[in-house]
Amino acid sequence: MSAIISVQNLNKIYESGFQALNDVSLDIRRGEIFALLGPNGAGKTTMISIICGIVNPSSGLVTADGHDIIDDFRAARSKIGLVPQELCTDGFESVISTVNFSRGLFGRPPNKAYIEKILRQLSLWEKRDARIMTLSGGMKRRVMIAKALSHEPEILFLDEPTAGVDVELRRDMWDMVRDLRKRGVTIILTTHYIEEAEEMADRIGVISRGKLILVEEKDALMEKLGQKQLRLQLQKPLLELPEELKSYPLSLTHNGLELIYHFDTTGDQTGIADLFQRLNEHGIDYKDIQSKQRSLEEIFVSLVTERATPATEAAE
Ligand SMILES: Nc1ncnc2c1ncn2[C@@H]1O[C@H](COP(=O)(O)OP(=O)(O)OP(=O)(O)O)[C@@H](O)[C@H]1O
Repeated sequence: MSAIISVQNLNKIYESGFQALNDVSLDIRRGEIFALLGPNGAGKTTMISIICGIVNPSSGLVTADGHDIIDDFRAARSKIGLVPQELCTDGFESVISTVNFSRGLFGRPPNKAYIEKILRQLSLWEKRDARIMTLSGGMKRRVMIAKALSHEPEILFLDEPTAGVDVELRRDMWDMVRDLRKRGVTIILTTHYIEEAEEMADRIGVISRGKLILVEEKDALMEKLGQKQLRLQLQKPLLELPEELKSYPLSLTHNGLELIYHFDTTGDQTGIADLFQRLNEHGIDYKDIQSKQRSLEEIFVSLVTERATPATEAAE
């Protein structure tokens, strides 16, 4: 699949001397949903802001649909819709006039039918004449999306699209994002809700301290890093693991009532049969067994914490 956004060796050093992006290279494929994950301050917004022409890069090359974001700024920017983290609209304006105005900013001629379509899709049509200040937080967020889509962009950036919204609206937004993707829009989202990435993304990128540390298909990532856990509820509490079992990937919960065995489904053998045999030999009885896949959240936390080891810090 061809790249709709190409980022090559991107660096950003702010005036303060702080390096927010460190040699980031990334291709976003046409038509995909790409989730950019990273802890606070990792550089996600900086990267989006550079691609959208809001922040200047210190070095590197970025193109959007083949247009250089600096030399060919207008053409590049016209391909992109941005829903920023903060709600920024004029509260006194009506929904429809603010969305029409956004379209005009991109030099697009008015298109009543298109604007009606997006307002309907976002359940804003009934509210089209309402002043934005009178809308709920969730509705205001929808207005931000309508503004970002007003000029018919092929690429949509969603910076923390569901921060602070309720569960119902979050589900609605997920449906809407999938729907946009079906119609060929490429979507790049940043999120702190790993569940959101797990639910929606085709690919995941993880950024930590300005470096892109991983880019993977979500399913492959889940498969590769998604170790499974086997949890055994014991009949009687166990004070300590028997010596022979200490070398096994086993842990015991505080109350001694649960044994957790970590295993890798991609390996030739899981070792479960052997484990059961050993438990039997040691007279450790269990009354229930559950198996659980490691979630993307757990994978993400371990990736980012591995990066934050003292050795890494010392190197920076
Ligand atoms: N204008 C600026 N001048 C100096 N430093 C900045 C500026 N803007 C951002 N930074 C710093 O760059 C780093 C990356 O910030 P950025 O907003 O890109 O992170 P983020 O990954 O989007 O974080 P969050 O998840 O909190 O939104 C942070 O340490 C931030 O303090």
